[in-house]
Amino acid sequence: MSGEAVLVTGGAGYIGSHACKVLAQAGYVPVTYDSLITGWREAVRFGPFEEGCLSDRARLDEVFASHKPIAVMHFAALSQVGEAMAEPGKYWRGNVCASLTLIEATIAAGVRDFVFSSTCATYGDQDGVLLDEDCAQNPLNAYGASKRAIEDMLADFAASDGLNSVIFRYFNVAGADPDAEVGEFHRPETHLIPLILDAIDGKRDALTIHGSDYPTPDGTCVRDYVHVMDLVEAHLQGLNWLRAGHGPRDGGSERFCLGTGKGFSVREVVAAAGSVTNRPVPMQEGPRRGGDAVRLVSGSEKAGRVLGWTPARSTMPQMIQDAWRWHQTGGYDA
Ligand SMILES: NC(=O)c1ccc[n+]([C@@H]2O[C@H](COP(=O)([O-])OP(=O)(O)OC[C@H]3O[C@@H](n4cnc5c(N)ncnc54)[C@H](O)[C@@H]3O)[C@@H](O)[C@H]2O)c1
Ligand SMILES: O=c1ccn([C@@H]2O[C@H](COP(=O)(O)OP(=O)(O)O[C@H]3O[C@H](CO)[C@H](O)[C@H](O)[C@H]3O)[C@@H](O)[C@H]2O)c(=O)[nH]1
Repeated sequence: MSGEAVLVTGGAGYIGSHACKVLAQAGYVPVTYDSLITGWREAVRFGPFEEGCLSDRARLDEVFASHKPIAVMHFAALSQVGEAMAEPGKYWRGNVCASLTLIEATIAAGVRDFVFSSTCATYGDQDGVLLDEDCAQNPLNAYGASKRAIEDMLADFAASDGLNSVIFRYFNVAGADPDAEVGEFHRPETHLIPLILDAIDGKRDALTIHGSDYPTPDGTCVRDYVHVMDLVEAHLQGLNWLRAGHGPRDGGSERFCLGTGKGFSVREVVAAAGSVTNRPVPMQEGPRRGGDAVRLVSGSEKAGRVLGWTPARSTMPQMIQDAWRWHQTGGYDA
């Protein structure tokens, strides 16, 4: 492998593994740094693997010294809303304190370009507005709060140490690599589309709809879904934009929302999955899940305008089709 190295934290997870694939296709060497707390060794297929935790500064220093990455893509995080409601300390320690250690190690290694996974969960409920980079951030749970805190941290280190960052606030990520080499595989799974697919093929009894009395047209929550391949393409464009000197230089952070601007209710996603797979979806209605916002939909054109990003694969049937193809491989413990 002869390209320039990019340190990919969380490269053994869902989104990070897809990012490694596009980085490798673009000629970079994606070096996965991951503790495997929620990730999979088998997902690391496109570059070297370095096992380690973000909070282990000595291990990070060793990995920076041996691979000499030109940039960091930081995906590693805990990201379950329910768990964050029950155990907020885990999120402040595992996301905020651990990211501080990573950022300090990055700066000490002389690396200045940093791409960060943030989330629309930083916005909280905003009463039906389409969300963009200028909207206020009022997270409803410790997961969203931890991501907002890391965004603030990046701005502080931009001012003090000249760190240049691109912050992507993702809406709901879905789908899988169309070649099904990697895909979404969480244990336990909490995300809607893989849970629907589990219900369709009998891996669970039924999908439970978390709340059907929300103030939306059909009573269920609305989300904006973006294909994981489109999402990681934006990361590559963001990295190249930073490296070409078009982004912040000598310290700054630029934020981008990554969504399509189209909202789907839980019932609409269930119906689309039934029609793409041509199978019935066993389901039942249950109570609301704590920490859920009613509606999260992007109203931003900035990633398209500034980075030239076009979410070409992000239609609901395509996302479900690609997720279904991956699902049928059985995932990493098949
Ligand atoms: N999936 C979504 O819809 C979504 C939406 C918005 C933002 N995000 C963000 O995208 C990123 C990736 O999410 P994902 O769905 O791929 O999650 P994931 O759980 O599949 O991947 C996270 C990876 O990070 C690793 N990790 C976690 N803590 C670590 C630590 N302290 N040290 C080293 N490795 C650690 C895990 O082992 C795992 O491989 C996260 O930052 C998440 O908050 C995800
Ligand atoms: O069994 C389920 C699972 C989910 N849902 C509903 O489906 C929608 C989507 O839920 P997900 O758990 O798939 O995703 P979230 O909207 O909770 O996503 C949140 O967590 C993600 C990371 O896990 C991202 O960070 C994202 O930005 C953040 O809003 C929500 O209304 C949820 O209540 C159900 O009805 N039943």
